[in-house]
Amino acid sequence: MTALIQASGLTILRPGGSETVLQGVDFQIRPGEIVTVVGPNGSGKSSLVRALLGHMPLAAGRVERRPGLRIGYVPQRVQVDTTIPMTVRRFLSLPRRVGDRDAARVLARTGVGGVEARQLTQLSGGQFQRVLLARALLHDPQLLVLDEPTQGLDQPGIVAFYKLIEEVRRQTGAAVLMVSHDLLVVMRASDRVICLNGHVCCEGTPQHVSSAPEYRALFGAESEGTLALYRHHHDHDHDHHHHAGAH
Ligand SMILES: Nc1ncnc2c1ncn2[C@@H]1O[C@H](COP(=O)(O)OP(=O)(O)OP(=O)(O)O)[C@@H](O)[C@H]1O
Repeated sequence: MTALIQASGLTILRPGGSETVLQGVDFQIRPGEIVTVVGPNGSGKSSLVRALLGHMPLAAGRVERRPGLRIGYVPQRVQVDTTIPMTVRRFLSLPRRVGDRDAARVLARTGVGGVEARQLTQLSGGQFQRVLLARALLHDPQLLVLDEPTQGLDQPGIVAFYKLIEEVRRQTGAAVLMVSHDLLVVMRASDRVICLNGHVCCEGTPQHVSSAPEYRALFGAESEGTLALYRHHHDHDHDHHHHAGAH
């Protein structure tokens, strides 16, 4: 199996109901790829990610993960109990203890070196996201899974975060699976985009998807702007190489 995760014919029902959340979804991610899942609210993006991780029962279809696959996961919502003091250093050792050197290494890699002694509650939104990413990198994952990692960040923070993701991929060779609403920036950082709306509407290179009629039908006027901006950036930015997807 060359893919890290391969899924076919995934069908997922709403928990406790009979409505389908996802219907007949095929998916795969290969080593070193950056794949982004976009789609409107409620289109099943988080459900797909949770099914790929094995956290969600399937009504039909199957998911195969490469045996022994190491995954670093940043979930959509991370609850931090603000009533319990918790330093960054302690947080990195949950649930598994890590050494000081490893903790320092991942914090430096995600651009927040030296914050070990800080309380989680004293970090800015951007710093907290970087600490979450650092924690996901601790055990040398072959695949990083990030569910809306830039929620709550401002535009410069979002751009900086995606630059960091590309850098992490370059340094570690890890594949990255992201869920996002930040269509423009995410597209620039992705090798392949999957547009979801209960099923796969379209997929392929960012440029292919942003000009696909299915994508435009879903995102309407916003997609026009996205495409124009994407082309603009693409024309003037030749240090990003978008590999052609399999489709
Ligand atoms: N625990 C749950 N109980 C009931 N319905 C759920 C549950 N989790 C998800 N759903 C439903 O499943 C559908 C897909 O949800 P999902 O979170 O996968 O979508 P999403 O694309 O990630 O949405 P968003 O962009 O808003 O995060 C939605 O209609 C949602 O209401």
